[in-house]
Amino acid sequence: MARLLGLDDDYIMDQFGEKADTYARFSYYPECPRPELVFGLKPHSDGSVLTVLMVDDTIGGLQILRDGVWFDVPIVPHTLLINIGDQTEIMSNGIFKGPVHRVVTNAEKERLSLALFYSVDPEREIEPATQLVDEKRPALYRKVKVKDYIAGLYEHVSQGTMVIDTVKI
Ligand SMILES: O=C(O)CCC(=O)C(=O)O
Ligand SMILES: [Fe+2]
Repeated sequence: MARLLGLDDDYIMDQFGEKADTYARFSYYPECPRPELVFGLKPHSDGSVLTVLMVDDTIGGLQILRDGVWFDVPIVPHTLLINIGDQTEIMSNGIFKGPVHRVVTNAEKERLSLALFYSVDPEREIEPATQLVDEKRPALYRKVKVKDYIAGLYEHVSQGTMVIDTVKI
């Protein structure tokens, strides 16, 4: 990914720091008698650098927002889904986007997923890589401490707002 951005190969790895964090979230979505009224997981982008997602291979539900339209993410058995998170969006100055996604519920079937979130050391600050900022493309995000960014995540998801918007310039 760093190479695609024209950065040193180790640029993103170096940002993680000595105390990079990994969180695992197991999600269980029970059958829901009124799927049209209840989300399994509200629309959000991940606050991570990257997320590795193992989704249930018997039942869909994950959807991704593109140009204002929600698309079903196809189930591909025995694969891991890699999602870009907001920390990469910030460091890449918006060249990589953390896609907005959600999980819809299902009336007949329960669903399981496991997400592993890889994050920069929470005590470190992140900002757009200086090599990706110039007059033509000014910094689109301000510098932010990772711990502060992550602290805002749940509140924003529950309010239906996007935490990434709070660091946009
Ligand atoms: O359950 C899923 O497929 C997605 C989970 C997810 O987006 C998350 O935990 O952030
Ligand atoms: Fe997510």
